[in-house]
Amino acid sequence: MVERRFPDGFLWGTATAAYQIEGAVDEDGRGPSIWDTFSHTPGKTFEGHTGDVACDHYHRWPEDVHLMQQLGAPAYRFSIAWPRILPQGTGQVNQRGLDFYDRLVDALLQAEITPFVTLYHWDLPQALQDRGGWAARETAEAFAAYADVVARRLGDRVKHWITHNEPWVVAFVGHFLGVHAPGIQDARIAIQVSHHLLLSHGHAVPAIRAASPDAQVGITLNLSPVRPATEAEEDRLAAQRYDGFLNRWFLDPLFGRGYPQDMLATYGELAPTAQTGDLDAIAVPIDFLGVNYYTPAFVRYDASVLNPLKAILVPPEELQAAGYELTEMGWAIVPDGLYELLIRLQRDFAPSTIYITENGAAFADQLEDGAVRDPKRIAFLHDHFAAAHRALQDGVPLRGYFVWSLMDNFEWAHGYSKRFGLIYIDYETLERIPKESYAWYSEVIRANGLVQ
Ligand SMILES: OC[C@H]1NNC[C@@H](O)[C@@H]1O
Ligand SMILES: [Ca+2]
Repeated sequence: MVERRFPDGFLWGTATAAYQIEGAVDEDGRGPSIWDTFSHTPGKTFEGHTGDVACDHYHRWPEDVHLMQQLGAPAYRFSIAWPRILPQGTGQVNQRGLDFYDRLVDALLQAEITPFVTLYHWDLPQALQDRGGWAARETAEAFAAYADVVARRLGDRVKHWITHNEPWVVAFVGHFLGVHAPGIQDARIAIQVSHHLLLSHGHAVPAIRAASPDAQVGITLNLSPVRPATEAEEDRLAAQRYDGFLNRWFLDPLFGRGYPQDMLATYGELAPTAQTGDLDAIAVPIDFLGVNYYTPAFVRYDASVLNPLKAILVPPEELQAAGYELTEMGWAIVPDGLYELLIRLQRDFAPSTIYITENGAAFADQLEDGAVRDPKRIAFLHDHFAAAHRALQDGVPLRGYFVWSLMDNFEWAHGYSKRFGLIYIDYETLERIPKESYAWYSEVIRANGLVQ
């Protein structure tokens, strides 16, 4: 019998993103994205992997929808490739790009699957990067125009819209660490990019609402509870700064409080250039907050002058030595971190609705005798679902949970070497092989809860 039942109508789902699964990068008028450029740049991705073919979802999407239907998940989160819609980023609309998503949406609705559409999941048209990319304010306007085009075509059937996926990753991994496209390493640019991403969100929301009646519009942030490595004052203060860097820098302006003062002070002359009205635009009310949770941030003080934050993450090997189990990404498995995060969000920001728009794990999945046994993923999901259930019982307005990911896919700089899927992809044949966790998740959805 079901011990931990979720509310009726709870939206169980799976999540993917265009560049990670579609392939067909030069088909039907698609223009190049910054991830085409980046992945084809020697040394940037694991063994030079690219998204040229990926899971070939662009051609195999009917089979993938069928697999979703068999799973029984009532929702599916996917992203739209801006370069398929506007190959030059602005101007000429590519109808064949819109047609692809139009057919996909119709198939999902036919399968009684609710589509959640992410408008930006990192594949900026290269033509816009050539004109400054997210470091240029004009790109924020281009994003709103792109959102308008898509919402006009799909807004009668798509009623759940996510403007951005993980703006922190786009800004800081793409423009400060340089490990993601466009591969820039500049703190000032990264901080300015974060402002333009938020601004583009603020301008896109009204455009979506105008074109998609009674739509629910939100944004997805990668958020983590931040834990000091020790109770030492310097570590606790470092953790506070890191919380500002990762979480509050985005949450505060989105929830109408402007940028956090402590972070503006920490950034000093690296602080972003904003114009009058920007913060009001960014604070446009949203219908839900999308939360991507994977692991907490364990932080210690760092004195190096190169680091304005003076805070660093505790490395994975130390976490492992401290007894944490890690995923293949080197991320500590801490289900309680999800509960802690949701309770904090409810306490400090009180979003009207929260969706977990991503949670999942990469493990060293092996195909043996045509099957993939992934007990670690089942345990991971079970424990995180249980944490979400506890948060629900404590009043968190959680309305859905999307497992990352439906299928193994292109894990950015790691290429295809990290497998997050409920479905195994044989990249030689592109065959889809449901893992044991797929059947287990199907049971959870059917029972709408955890049976033990
Ligand atoms: O690293 C796993 C996932 N994290 N959030 C963004 C997705 O694109 C990643 O694959
Ligand atoms: Ca082309």
